[in-house]
Amino acid sequence: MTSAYIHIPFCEHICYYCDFNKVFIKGQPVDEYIQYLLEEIKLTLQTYPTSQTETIYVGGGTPTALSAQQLDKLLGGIRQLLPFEEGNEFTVEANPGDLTLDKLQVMATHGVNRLSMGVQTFDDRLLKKIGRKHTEADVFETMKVIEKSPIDNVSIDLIYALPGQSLASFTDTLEKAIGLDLPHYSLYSLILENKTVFANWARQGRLHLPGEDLEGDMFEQTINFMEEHGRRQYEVSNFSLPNKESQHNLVYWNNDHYFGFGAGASGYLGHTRYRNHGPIQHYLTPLKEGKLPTIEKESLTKENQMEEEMFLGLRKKQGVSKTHFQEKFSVSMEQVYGQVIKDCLAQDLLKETNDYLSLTEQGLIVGNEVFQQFLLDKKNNDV
Ligand SMILES: C[S@@+](CC[C@H](N)C(=O)[O-])C[C@H]1O[C@@H](n2cnc3c(N)ncnc32)[C@H](O)[C@@H]1O
Ligand SMILES: C[S@@+](CC[C@H](N)C(=O)[O-])C[C@H]1O[C@@H](n2cnc3c(N)ncnc32)[C@H](O)[C@@H]1O
Ligand code: SF4
Repeated sequence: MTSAYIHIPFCEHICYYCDFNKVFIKGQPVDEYIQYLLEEIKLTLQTYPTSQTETIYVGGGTPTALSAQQLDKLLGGIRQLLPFEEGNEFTVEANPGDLTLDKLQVMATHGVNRLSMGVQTFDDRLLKKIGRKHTEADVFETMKVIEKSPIDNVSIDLIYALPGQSLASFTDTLEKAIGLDLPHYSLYSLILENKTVFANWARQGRLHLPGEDLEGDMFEQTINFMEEHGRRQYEVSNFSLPNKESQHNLVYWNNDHYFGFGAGASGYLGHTRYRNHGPIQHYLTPLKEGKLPTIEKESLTKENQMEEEMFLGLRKKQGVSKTHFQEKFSVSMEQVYGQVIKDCLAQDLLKETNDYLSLTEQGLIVGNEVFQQFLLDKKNNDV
């Protein structure tokens, strides 16, 4: 089974920290984009037919920057083209402030049953500083509108370690977030990305980020706070009530297959990872000639696939199943990674529980260092 990610690269404003594929919406060929996005889906399905789409995720950019009419065309088209069982997870990303009841109704009509909202922080001063256009009050207003709609599976994204953010300000954000009593929360630490306003400020010495210690404290506080409030950490940055884990994101961490539709979207089909052209015109041109807008294709070797199974799977609290590994690759995890696992167990970075290998609390904190050890050096491994 295959999932589908669909990218809408338009935003009402550009945040100072964001490096995702997006452009300011004004003057952009939005209707044409929707038309050719649906063409891309049609063309792709001719080559890679699928009998069922496990999950659908419409992200961005800002999908809710589209009008209700444009959303109707997009979501209606998606449902017409992709075989999808009503009730499976169908997420749309939303920005507080531009989610109206008519847009929500359009979404619900087409089977959307989950919203992921970018709140980032509840501190108005910080919101302004990071280039957001909404306020704390807008978040509560938007929540009231959502309550009037049939969609009740809502998640919010928060970012911590923001410039000038104190632990007290972050605690206040956590309390306000949990006050909304949502089934799912994503908490990301700020990543300083190249080519953003923040990167520019950093070069000029004008960006004052919390140090590593404070960032570590915020991560630890997040985990404790969320667990105390019944939101289990099921992945490094994600917390949910039981059975409310994001099924779409689990597809990524389980190293399963997905289509990537839209400008800059990536997909994983068969043994191939691919990515589409990012700039809108580069994406549209091949489609206008009846061709797919793929820019990059990488065929993964068995070693690559095993590495990814480990990097991605270890992000999950549950970890990676040894039986599944053996079934998928016809070789045991011990045969491939015996020494690395032994070393990490001895350093208390990994633990074994029945069939699963997972990060310990300490391993979670230094996650990337652990993941790197699972890179296969062909000279030393004979698989
Ligand atoms: C690409 S945005 C799309 C959703 C929507 N446009 C929004 O802003 O809410 C998805 C999420 O990525 C996270 N994000 C974006 N840039 C980030 C960065 N530099 N560091 C950490 N998280 C980031 C934010 O939490 C954001 O909500
Ligand atoms: C940072 S995550 C936020 C997920 C959210 N917290 C949730 O629980 O649903 C989502 C962002 O990652 C990016 N993204 C996800 N899947 C993608 C794909 N297949 N291709 C390109 N970008 C993708 C998009 O920019 C999207 O806005
Ligand atoms: S964070 Fe969201 S709204 Fe802000 S620029 Fe990125 S995609 Fe657009």
